[in-house]
Amino acid sequence: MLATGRVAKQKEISQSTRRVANKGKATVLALGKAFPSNVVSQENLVEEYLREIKCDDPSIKEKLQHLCKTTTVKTRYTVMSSETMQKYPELATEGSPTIKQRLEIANEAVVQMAYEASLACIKEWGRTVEDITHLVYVSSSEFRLPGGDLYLSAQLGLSNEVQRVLFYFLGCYGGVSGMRVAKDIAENNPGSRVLLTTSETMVLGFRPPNKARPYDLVGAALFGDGAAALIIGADPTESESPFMELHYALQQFLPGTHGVIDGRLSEEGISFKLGRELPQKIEDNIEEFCKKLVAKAGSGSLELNDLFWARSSRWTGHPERARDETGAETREVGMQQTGVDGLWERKQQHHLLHNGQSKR
Ligand SMILES: CC(C)(COP(=O)(O)OP(=O)(O)OC[C@H]1O[C@@H](n2cnc3c(N)ncnc32)[C@H](O)[C@@H]1OP(=O)(O)O)[C@@H](O)C(=O)NCCC(=O)NCCSC(=O)/C=C/c1ccc(O)cc1
Repeated sequence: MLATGRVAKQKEISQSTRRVANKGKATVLALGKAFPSNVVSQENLVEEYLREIKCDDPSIKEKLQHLCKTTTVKTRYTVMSSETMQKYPELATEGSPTIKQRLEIANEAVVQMAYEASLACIKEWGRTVEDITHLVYVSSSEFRLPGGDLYLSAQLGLSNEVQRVLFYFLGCYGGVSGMRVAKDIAENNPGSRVLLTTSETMVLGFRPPNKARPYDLVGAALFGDGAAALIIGADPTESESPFMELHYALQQFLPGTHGVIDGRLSEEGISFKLGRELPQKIEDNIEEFCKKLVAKAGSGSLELNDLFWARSSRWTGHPERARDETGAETREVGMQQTGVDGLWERKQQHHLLHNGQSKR
């Protein structure tokens, strides 16, 4: 629905008021996504998860039910299914050394989702795989050498000279780091077209709930599996339809907070500790950070409510300014309509701000 709507709008716009992309600036040229086939409705999740994991503690059930309701997530897609549990019953046993089994499941599933998301993205882009010059591959759910970047390149039939970057184990900041690096590649290599793919499954972190680890329930209530892909490039050709410009990327760490999210790899898989104080730390710092970002973007007309982590130049409904090669403002480009995609982005932004995890 989303892709179809966007493509239709792109065609409509390119026939009338095609926006002039800023010269040399990275733009998003296409998007794709993919999910595993197992769909879990949030309403049934508690019963199914606790049954599979053989937990009948009423206080855990009650807390998980509460968390599942308040996350506002409706459905989730998971690689893990009842068939997986039948094949690998040891995954439900606390402390059992199962990293080998988990990687056996995850490595294959992660590349499969990355492949499907990339194919959807390339189809929307409309050019051929030979035109992809760089690949940025992001996952915290797969570990092997060679990495998923090579498996994906071979499966997609990319050139064997494609320039690859592999990001393993960045956790939740993997996707945005991938975008930042893809932007730099696109802007520093004229004519390049970067495929960015991120793919995750929670198979490595799946484990029975334990009262000593209440944060596990937050993960069980929030996290799902899936993949996303983008094509990023500067100076779009006539056949390409850019719909976002990656204007500026900023990163900042908060001193003394490195224990707030704690991820560890062990014989049992990955364990994530999500600090109770995490939402408050984000709330205390996000406004100042966003103000810095807006100031760096250098446009006095931008307000915080116009953006969060990305700004859609096509769908915001705000006048855009075009720039000539020296960066000087030249003229106002016609105002674009606010469409379904813009609203969807705004909803995503709202959800990211409030829950730290995007909603599907
Ligand atoms: C929507 C939540 C989950 C629930 O909100 P609520 O309904 O207002 O409920 P409470 O916050 O009051 O919490 C309900 C209960 O859960 C408990 N709880 C609540 N968070 C906690 C807690 N982190 N510890 C331990 N008890 C808690 C809380 O203490 C309370 O317990 P109790 O007083 O006994 O009823 C809200 O707490 C919330 O948004 N929390 C922050 C979410 C969060 O940490 N997001 C994850 C960021 S990290 C990330 O996204 C990683 C991505 C990733 C990417 C790739 C990978 O491969 C792997 C990972």
